[in-house]
Amino acid sequence: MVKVAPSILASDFSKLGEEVRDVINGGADYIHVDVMDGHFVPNISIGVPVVEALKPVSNVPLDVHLMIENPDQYIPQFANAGADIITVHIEASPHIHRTIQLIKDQGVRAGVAINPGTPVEMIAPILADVDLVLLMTVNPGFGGQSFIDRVTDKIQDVYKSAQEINPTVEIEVDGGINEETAKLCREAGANVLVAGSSVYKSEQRNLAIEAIRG
Ligand SMILES: O=C(CO)[C@@H](O)[C@H](O)COP(=O)(O)O
Ligand SMILES: [Fe+2]
Repeated sequence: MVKVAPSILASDFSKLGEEVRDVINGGADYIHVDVMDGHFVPNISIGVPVVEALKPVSNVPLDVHLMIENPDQYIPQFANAGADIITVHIEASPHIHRTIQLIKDQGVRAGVAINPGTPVEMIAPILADVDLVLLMTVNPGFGGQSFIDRVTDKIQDVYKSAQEINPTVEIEVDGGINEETAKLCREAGANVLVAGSSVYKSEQRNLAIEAIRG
């Protein structure tokens, strides 16, 4: 089952509740929330109060992508605010088993994210313990960037390893996803497709979501 997770980073923040309802009505499976701290990535976006405000608006899971240093310090707050999935970057998590366990201890699904320039071997030691692997298909920090197509090899690698040790893990891709790049990712084994610009900038968001789902 392929899922589509529109990223609210590309939405109109002046009417965020409406923007979230609109993509849910258009078929969104998750709402993807990009949290950036200006340290791990060169941009600052949104944080805990926005997750809290969106919780009553959304009847689909809030998929919180933490692009922050020291994620352990904030995981309980995001969980209490209503995150359903919390994903941390391997590059920002030197004690990854502890961090993933901390997420699970909050009763939240746990994900690990990996940048395009980081080899997949980095996440091998945690693959059996996570609910989701997020392969970045752009360098994180901004919406609207171009898909890095060599990441499809990494998707295939993760898919193959997951078949053996964690067949129910979700494989999510994020960055530059549109109808064409979504197809490449689905064929490589991804089953959760994050899309910001290609959904929110589209005239007919429901059609954009269905095209990405394939
Ligand atoms: O995590 C990030 C960027 O760091 C993403 O979730 C973007 O928000 C995706 O935006 P598009 O590339 O789809 O416009
Ligand atoms: Fe993201």
